[in-house]
Amino acid sequence: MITFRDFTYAYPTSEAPVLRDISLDVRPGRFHGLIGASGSGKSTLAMAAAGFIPHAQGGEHTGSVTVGDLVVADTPLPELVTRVGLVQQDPFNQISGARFSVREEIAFGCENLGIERDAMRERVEEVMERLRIGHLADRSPYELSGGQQQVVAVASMLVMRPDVLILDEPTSQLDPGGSRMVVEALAAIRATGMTVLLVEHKLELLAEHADELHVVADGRIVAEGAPADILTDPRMDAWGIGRTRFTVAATEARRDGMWSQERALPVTLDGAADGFRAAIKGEQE
Ligand SMILES: Nc1ncnc2c1ncn2[C@@H]1O[C@H](COP(=O)(O)OP(=O)(O)OP(=O)(O)O)[C@@H](O)[C@H]1O
Repeated sequence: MITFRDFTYAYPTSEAPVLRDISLDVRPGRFHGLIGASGSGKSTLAMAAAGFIPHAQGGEHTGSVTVGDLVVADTPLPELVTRVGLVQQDPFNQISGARFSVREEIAFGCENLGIERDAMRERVEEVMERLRIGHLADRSPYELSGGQQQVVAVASMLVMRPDVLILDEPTSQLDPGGSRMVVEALAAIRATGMTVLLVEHKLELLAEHADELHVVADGRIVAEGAPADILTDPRMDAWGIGRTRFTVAATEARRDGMWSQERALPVTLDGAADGFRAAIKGEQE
């Protein structure tokens, strides 16, 4: 679906490339997570996948990024938005400023695509229902909470029916309540089988939802695989990423002889609960 091949990129003001030899496959129907230390290149990669790089940012690149049969560098942004939707960190900055209600705000992208009125209304209602924001339809986008605004930003992308939805740390500027709203929206999107690429520091969120993780370190993809394998990889600290609370707790328990060497370290609450249950049962026997 999205394919990077030997993609190297430098911003106009960069002294050295910030992405190097990236080869990556975002596959249909899969939920991909992108992790890495701050400044490793995740947002740059997300922008390259959505075409903001090179179209909006300029810079120098070698190698290629393709979305389906389109070569990103050769495809104008207005054509790419129907294939790849990008939701960024700051919900406020994503409001168009051109529309007075949430319903109109969500329709805005479709209007620009010239979609016929009835079809557009249908799409807007459908996406509001799927993300459970129908009750916000007549409110001003500016009156909403950060979490609500971010879900509206997601809806504004989904309404254009892209093949892939990319989200760059969509909860990083939200309070816990706002984050929960966005996470619920993500779960609803995942349930539809949509292809997703999520840039995220919250490892537990990825452990719960992602099919596959890609680790970025110093502009390169240094590891890829299932969340259970990547999030317990001994190199996680060296990559500057850290671990889930569940992995940390089980690692300490293992040091104290309470978590068996044979049992894999957990990355989810269920995995941790199972392991600790087994350990307690073992003690009682
Ligand atoms: N517009 C820009 N011009 C020049 N350099 C940039 C630009 N944006 C980012 N960079 C640099 O590119 C590198 C990668 O940045 P990027 O924002 O992609 O990292 P990141 O992994 O998303 O970080 P974070 O987790 O903090 O968001 C960093 O060294 C950053 O300073």
